[in-house]
Amino acid sequence: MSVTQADILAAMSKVMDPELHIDLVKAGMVKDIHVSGDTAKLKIELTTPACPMKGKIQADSEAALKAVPGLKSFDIEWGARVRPAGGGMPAGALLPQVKNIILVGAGKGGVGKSTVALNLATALAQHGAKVGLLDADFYGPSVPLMTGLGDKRPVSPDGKSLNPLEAHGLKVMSIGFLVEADQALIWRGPMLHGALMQLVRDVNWGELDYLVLDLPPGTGDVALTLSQSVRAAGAVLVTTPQDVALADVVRAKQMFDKVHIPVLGIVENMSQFVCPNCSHTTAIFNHGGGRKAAQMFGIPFLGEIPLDLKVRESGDSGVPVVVGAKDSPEAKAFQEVARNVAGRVSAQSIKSVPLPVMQAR
Ligand SMILES: Nc1ncnc2c1ncn2[C@@H]1O[C@H](COP(=O)(O)OP(=O)(O)OP(=O)(O)O)[C@@H](O)[C@H]1O
Repeated sequence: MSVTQADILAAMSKVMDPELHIDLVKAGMVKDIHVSGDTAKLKIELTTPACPMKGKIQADSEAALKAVPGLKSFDIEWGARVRPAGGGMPAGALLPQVKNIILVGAGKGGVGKSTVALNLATALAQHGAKVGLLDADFYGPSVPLMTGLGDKRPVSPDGKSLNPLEAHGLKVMSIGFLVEADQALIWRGPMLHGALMQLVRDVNWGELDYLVLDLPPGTGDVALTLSQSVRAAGAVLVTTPQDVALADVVRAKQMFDKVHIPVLGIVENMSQFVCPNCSHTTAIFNHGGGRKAAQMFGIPFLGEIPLDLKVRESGDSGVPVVVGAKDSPEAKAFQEVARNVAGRVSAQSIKSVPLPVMQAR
């Protein structure tokens, strides 16, 4: 009995993407099926190179193909193509080459929003995605220090636009490259709007799979401006575990709801302290509040980042912990958050984009 392309498609249509809750054929992920006698070749194109479910999808695909009667061997080529979230269009007319904008916000300052934004962006780039990081934290831009770009200044090739700087595989732009630290503090309303739009619009980002945007804490001004000008894939909310910080998360969630930006999930930062000498765990700021808040809102919990000296030191030294100590538990926690965020962004894109489904010939 010879195997047909339809047999392969039928087998693959039984494999579910556990994150997207849709089978691989309907998700348009199965490509280029070639059958020759009792062997088959095909391509599976994941929706992000940082796919959190890659291992499971691989195992399930192989099991499904092994069950095809008459198929003796197969070869799967694995690839990834990030899709734009929201209506099948990239991040709006303003940024036609940017597929997904991910906002990183927090209800209050100092919870580690910039640290999460930088490590999230870097971890996505480590997976092979094209990533930009835009530091729009007008009231305390920390990305210049945290990326090691410090006093460097972006150049303009034409007197109108700016080239982003580059660090750790990221394209980077920060309000901190452009104005003195205390200058932006007084901006409100139209001035803030103008500066933000310049940062978004007048930077030569080129093609990006993800633009991670570090928002100022608490304020609705920037989120409002953004929601009116670009279409974000969603927002990641960063919190520390204790109740005071969580009350701010509730406010932040309400703010994003108001401006119709979907919240992708919650990250709990400074989660627990694990003593490097005796491995004893201390919940300095309590533990588990982020997960509780996620449950309360019915949104995903994206992961928890331990409180650790390495994270602080890496921020000060300009080398993110996912680069400088990539096998540490803290780096692994950030990598998990990045995979979960990429998974949620893919889920947004699958929700809104008509899928190119392969048909058997
Ligand atoms: N998990 C962690 N363990 C140890 N230190 C951390 C951790 N996360 C962040 N920090 C440190 O806490 C400080 C504040 O972090 P960060 O600047 O990322 O916070 P933020 O929420 O962006 O602050 P701001 O409100 O000023 O923008 C930094 O010194 C950073 O290195």
